[in-house]
Amino acid sequence: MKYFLDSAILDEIRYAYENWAIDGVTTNPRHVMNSGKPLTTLLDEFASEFRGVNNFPISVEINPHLDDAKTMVEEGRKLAKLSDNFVVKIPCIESGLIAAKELEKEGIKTNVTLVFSASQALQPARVGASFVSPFVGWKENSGDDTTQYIQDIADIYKNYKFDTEIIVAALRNGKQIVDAAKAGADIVTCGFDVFRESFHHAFTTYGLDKFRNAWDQTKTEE
Ligand SMILES: O=C(CO)[C@@H](O)[C@H](O)[C@H](O)[C@H](O)COP(=O)(O)O
Repeated sequence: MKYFLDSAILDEIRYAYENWAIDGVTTNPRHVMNSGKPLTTLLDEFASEFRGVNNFPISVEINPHLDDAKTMVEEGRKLAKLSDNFVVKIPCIESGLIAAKELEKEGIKTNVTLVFSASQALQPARVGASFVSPFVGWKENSGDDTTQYIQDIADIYKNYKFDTEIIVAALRNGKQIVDAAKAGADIVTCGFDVFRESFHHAFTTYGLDKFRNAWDQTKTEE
């Protein structure tokens, strides 16, 4: 399973790329706002940082106010021209799905986001979107099922041999990463702290402490 960093903070992305071997990045308008930089500046920075790096998709969301397919396609084409790494992120609404179909036909990769059900996940795959992003955290907050629906999407994609890769999004902890892996997700996208915490366990720290003590008290040759 691939790991994408869900962030628009270049220092975090650089760190995670160099040290954690992340496979890509997803951004959204909230991440862009939190970066404190204008979108155009960020796009220039991302494009130059990852120029020449192959197979490193960076999803960039189109203006969320757009709701007609033609304008979405125009904006998607502009984004795609800026970098070979950019993937056009489009909301899972009817016009977004029409735009995704057109962009993919032109060879521009899309990521259909804000997906909350298996029925919603079918159409992005049918129209050939490169990625689909079903959310977990928000659904779980409202008490909805999350593991079964990711499993269902993975099963349906297998049944029909869809090539669309499943990016499980809005994950809050290591358990949700494991659930996504068990369900057969292709990718999880997580914030910096969620990944970092998922690498740790209190018993590892406890055990390391014990082993360090033992190491220090072991007899050395006279
Ligand atoms: O859709 C994708 C990935 O394609 C994500 O960037 C997605 O927008 C984010 O994971 C969520 O918006 C994050 O939500 P939250 O954890 O900040 O509540």
